[in-house]
Amino acid sequence: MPAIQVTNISKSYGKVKALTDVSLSVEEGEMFGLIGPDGAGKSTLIRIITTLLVPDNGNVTVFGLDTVSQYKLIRGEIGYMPAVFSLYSDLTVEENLNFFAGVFGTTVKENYELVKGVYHMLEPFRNRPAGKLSGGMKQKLALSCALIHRPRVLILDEPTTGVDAVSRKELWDLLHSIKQQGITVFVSTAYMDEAKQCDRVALIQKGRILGTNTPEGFAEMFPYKLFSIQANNAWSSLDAIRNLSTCETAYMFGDSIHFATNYNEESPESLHDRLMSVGVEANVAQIQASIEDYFIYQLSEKNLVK
Ligand SMILES: Nc1ncnc2c1ncn2[C@@H]1O[C@H](COP(=O)(O)OP(=O)(O)OP(=O)(O)O)[C@@H](O)[C@H]1O
Repeated sequence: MPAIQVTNISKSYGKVKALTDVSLSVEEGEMFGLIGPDGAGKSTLIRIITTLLVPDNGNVTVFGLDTVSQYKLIRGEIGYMPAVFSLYSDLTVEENLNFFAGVFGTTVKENYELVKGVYHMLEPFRNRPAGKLSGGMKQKLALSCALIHRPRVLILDEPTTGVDAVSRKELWDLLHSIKQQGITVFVSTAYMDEAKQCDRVALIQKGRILGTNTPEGFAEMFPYKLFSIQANNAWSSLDAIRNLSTCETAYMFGDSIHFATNYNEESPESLHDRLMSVGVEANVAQIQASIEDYFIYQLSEKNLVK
């Protein structure tokens, strides 16, 4: 039985179609990523899975339980960390944790082992009101509260948005250790580079799932031969590069340019010469596409960034 089964879900807010015919399946024990840009429909789908919103069409089950007719049973199985801070600001760290444990009929002591990894970083502040914590600490408290009833699946809505690089890494390390304890993790993000942290990923855009695959599987679906171009004046060279006859698409990738071509004969040498002919001096290497290259290809309006 899958941990989460989403079948043909649609949801509109008035005239805005937030989700159209969305289906996906999450296996028990996996780290599953829902990746897509702002407004793609990630929060709407998560609110439906967590029983907080009812879909217009389709159905969702969590461990075989229906999110509409069996929502009360599901809530005990799910740990949910919403995108916005949703704890009691006036309660202290300890009081918040005790409160959430109490709601689920358990105690902090009973499940301390599970939250220990996150909570020990918070312990020095346990008497501080949650509203007075730093952003990173608020998030760790929210994660502790989402875990305190030992859920079978942990669902996080964009936990790394606006979070600095160190805290992002810390959070992903925590999610991996939570997965190690047998808890299924479902996490949404707008950051494409986080896809590699997941066992499988669904790519969502404009309310539709464009595909579900492993990060490696997505990378293999990139349809072009790919080159990395290192030039001093990369940004200002981009237009000239895009106008080269063999260019299918070219885009900035970190501080280099990724150049994709349909021309099978293209080699680092031939591309280097082509660049020289338009006055661009650069180092060129052929590279393997990553999942980010595939996403950029898929998410660009007409499948071409050009
Ligand atoms: N309560 C609402 N009323 C009207 N439209 C809404 C509402 N909530 C979301 N939407 C719209 O539905 C679409 C999907 O929004 P959703 O919040 O699910 O996307 P998202 O991928 O989570 O993006 P973000 O990261 O910006 O929240 C967007 O066009 C959004 O403007």
